[in-house]
Amino acid sequence: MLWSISTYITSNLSSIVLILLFLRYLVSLNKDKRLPKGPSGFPLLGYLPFLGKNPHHTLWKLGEQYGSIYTLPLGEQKIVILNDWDSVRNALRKDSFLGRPDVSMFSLVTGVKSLIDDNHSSWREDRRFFETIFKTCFDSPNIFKNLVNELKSLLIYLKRSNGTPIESRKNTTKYVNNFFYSFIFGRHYISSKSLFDSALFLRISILSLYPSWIAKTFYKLFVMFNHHHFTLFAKFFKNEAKNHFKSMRNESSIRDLIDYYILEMQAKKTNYTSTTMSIDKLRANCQVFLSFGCEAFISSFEWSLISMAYFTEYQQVMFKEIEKTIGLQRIPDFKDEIRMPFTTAFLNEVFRWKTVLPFNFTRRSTDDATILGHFIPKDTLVVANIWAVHHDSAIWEHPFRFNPYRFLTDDGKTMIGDHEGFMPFSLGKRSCVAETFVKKWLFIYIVVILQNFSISSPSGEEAFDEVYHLTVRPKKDVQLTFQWRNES
Ligand code: HEM
Repeated sequence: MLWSISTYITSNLSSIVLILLFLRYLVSLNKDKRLPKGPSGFPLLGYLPFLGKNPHHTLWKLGEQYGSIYTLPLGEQKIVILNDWDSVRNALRKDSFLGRPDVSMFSLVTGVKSLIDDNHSSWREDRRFFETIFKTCFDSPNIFKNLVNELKSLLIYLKRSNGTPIESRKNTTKYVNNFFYSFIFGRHYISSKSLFDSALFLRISILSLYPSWIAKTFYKLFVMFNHHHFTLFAKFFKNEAKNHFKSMRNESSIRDLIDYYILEMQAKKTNYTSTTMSIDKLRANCQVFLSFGCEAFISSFEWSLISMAYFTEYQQVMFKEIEKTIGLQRIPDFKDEIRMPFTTAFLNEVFRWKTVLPFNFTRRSTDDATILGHFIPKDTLVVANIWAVHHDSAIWEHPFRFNPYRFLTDDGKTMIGDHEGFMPFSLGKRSCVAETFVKKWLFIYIVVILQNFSISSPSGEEAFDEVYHLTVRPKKDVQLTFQWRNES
């Protein structure tokens, strides 16, 4: 009797589930019909098995067959791919493409939505706050002092290498990370082993997951198995925030990002302004900055060093420009950038040539919309192939050649402002929040290194081989030689 009741319930439940699944399938079929045409793939996996090691190249090639806007099934999702400048700028600047997917690996790891994946009004509050901080933080004497201190440690290390080749990523990452940690916590991580372990793990783990565009179930399992690492980071962060609350004095003595955040929260409380700011949200944002942000910066820094080592004629032009405009002693200010067009053009060309973020983070349409006449229903996922835009021969002459002069006027003396098709930090209101911060930081590091060293490399052309691993980075650890100028 009991058995037959349970069989009855189970079979009815299964029928209901099957009907629901079928209805969902019909709805999705109807929605899919209206999407731009594109390739098909395997059930459940979609086009994932064919993406290859460099998905940005694969998606670019698909464009030859399907046009600049097409739909690609990836795992459980269908994603509209934008493959050229016209479609990308048309879509990303529209408010209807400001959404993010509901599930993201970041919030599964952090437990709280951060700037990168938040879809609600709290995003606007966070965005406003962090954008201002990233634009102005180098004006804070303590933050600038930390930047200079970490840079000096890097110079000491490079000088000690005594002109023998060193492996670039392995040896420079620590100094970049150190500044980033001191930017957030006021001190670098070497003094805190627990933070070092968990945060580093977080970084590696996110990177090894992301490129395969794996479905959410996999992320959930991953978080479950590595829960202790995230708990450790959360505990460390809470403690740091508590200490900052206790030791903070006033606006003029701001030490780091946590101070900035606490001050803003307190000001809102004093003025009875409603806010979604919280220490948990700050932690989630810092986890994203320490993982994705740091990785993106390190890859850009590394490609800049490698490019200088290989294109020595350009390195020489940069050095001459630096010598003439600020000399070899003074630490540059970002304002110097205007007087150093070649150096700026060189760094822009690195951003274009080795587009470290070949895709933007997936956007979601928050309303029915159109892109160049293609209908895009509400809740469609959209990804821009930034790499394809940066290598489009309709915009860039010989796009696979490294040529900083493409960013300068014909006489080579002035930067071309807002070059068409140049978008390493993406476009629109959801573009990279840290763009100014990254540009200032990279400019100062590169100029100071060139003031002190000439750079070369014993590695061959394979130094430019790349691998996609959240960012596009060198495939192998490249050997670089730093020759101290005062010795020569
Ligand atoms: C060279 C280094 C970097 C590059 C090329 C870069 C590029 C990008 C790109 C292409 C996006 C996607 C925007 C979109 O979805 O359309 C993005 C978003 C973002 N970036 Fe960066 N980024 C870099 C460094 C950083 C750093 C150092 C941080 C943090 C300290 C950071 C924080 C963010 C955040 C929070 C977002 C999401 C913004 C939002 O959704 O409102 N980025 N970045």
